[in-house]
Amino acid sequence: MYPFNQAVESLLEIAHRCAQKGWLPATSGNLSVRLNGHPLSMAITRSGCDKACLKTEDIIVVDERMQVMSGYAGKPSAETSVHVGLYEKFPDIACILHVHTIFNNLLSERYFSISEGTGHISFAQHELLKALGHWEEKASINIPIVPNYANLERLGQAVTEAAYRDVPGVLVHRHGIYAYGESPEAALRHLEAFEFLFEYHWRLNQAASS
Ligand SMILES: CSC[C@@H](O)[C@@H](O)C(=O)COP(=O)(O)O
Ligand SMILES: [Zn+2]
Repeated sequence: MYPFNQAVESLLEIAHRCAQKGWLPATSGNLSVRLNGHPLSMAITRSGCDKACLKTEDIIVVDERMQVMSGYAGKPSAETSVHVGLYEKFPDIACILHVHTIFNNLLSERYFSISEGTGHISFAQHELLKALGHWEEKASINIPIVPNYANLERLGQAVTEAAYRDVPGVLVHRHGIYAYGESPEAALRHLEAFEFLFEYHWRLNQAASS
């Protein structure tokens, strides 16, 4: 649970850091911080704004029905349903970060079966799994990949159903990743670890096949 001013400060800092890495191209991405648990409210980015130069006025507050709360104006992220679903499923998470990157898109393509409408990518025994909370000796994780439904209610349901609490991210086919954590710092750490693993995996496979 975070006060609005602190949520804004974290979101601006995270957006700046992600933008420097090229993870928020062409106004893509949406970011949120939970303000309250019961009833749910969150600070979330405005739909369509350029998150690469996110400003305080681009962050608005919505409730669990995705209604903008009084005192705030504008249209919340088109993908607010995904944020609502994840916050409701995992009461202890406080931040959700959605970005579109080249490597998360490449792997969402490589490990998704269009005919089956599902997929996952596995990582095992890699040091950076510790940044995702997996300190065990022979750690392994599966990151789920869901279809990129045009119906955003359905997308929200698909991401929420596929999400595990101990693997803090879900890929969306040819779209991007939703990463989450118990604080803004944890969500960013998870996002950076996922993106490191994706790039590493892609480059390793490229090197092996050349
Ligand atoms: C501009 S393409 C990306 C959008 O379609 C969407 O996937 C996205 O990430 C941003 O949507 P937004 O409504 O601004 O939160
Ligand atoms: Zn998106």
